[in-house]
Amino acid sequence: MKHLQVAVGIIRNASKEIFLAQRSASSHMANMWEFPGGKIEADESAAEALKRELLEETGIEVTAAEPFEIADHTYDDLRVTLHFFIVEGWNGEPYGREGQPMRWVPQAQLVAAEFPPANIPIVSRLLAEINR
Ligand SMILES: Nc1nc2c([nH]c(=O)n2[C@@H]2O[C@H](COP(=O)(O)OP(=O)(O)OP(=O)(O)O)[C@@H](O)[C@H]2O)c(=O)[nH]1
Ligand SMILES: [Mg+2]
Repeated sequence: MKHLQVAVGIIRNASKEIFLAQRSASSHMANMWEFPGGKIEADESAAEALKRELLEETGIEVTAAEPFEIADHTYDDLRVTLHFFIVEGWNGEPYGREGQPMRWVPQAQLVAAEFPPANIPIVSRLLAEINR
């Protein structure tokens, strides 16, 4: 089975809102909401891939990112290892640079069912941490 290593950015502003983007209708996990990110290339670290993908997909230059969790998930025909980072420093203002719909959501109001199944434990952790 194909196995992808993926770098993912949980972009969080000072108001504890998180930037979400909608996956395209033609992609894996079509139309679901996601944290921006993408595949780690062979010559990259997870942090390097995060910087490249967030620039490509949201237009920001990441200046501060902390590893949050590494999550493994197997879909029907695809295995993914997701390297999640909390991103709290950047230059620019994130937007859907590839034309994808986007929105800011208060961390306490994230809805796990809007995300690909691999994200459910991460969304649960984000909800638990903000409600502590
Ligand atoms: N970016 C991102 N990908 C996720 C998340 N959760 C999750 O299961 N994935 C899966 O991770 C895989 C790779 O992510 P991606 O499609 O963003 O990769 P990419 O930007 O390099 O795609 P590309 O091939 O269109 O350039 C996809 O199968 C996607 O469904 C998430 O929160 N964010
Ligand atoms: Mg992507």
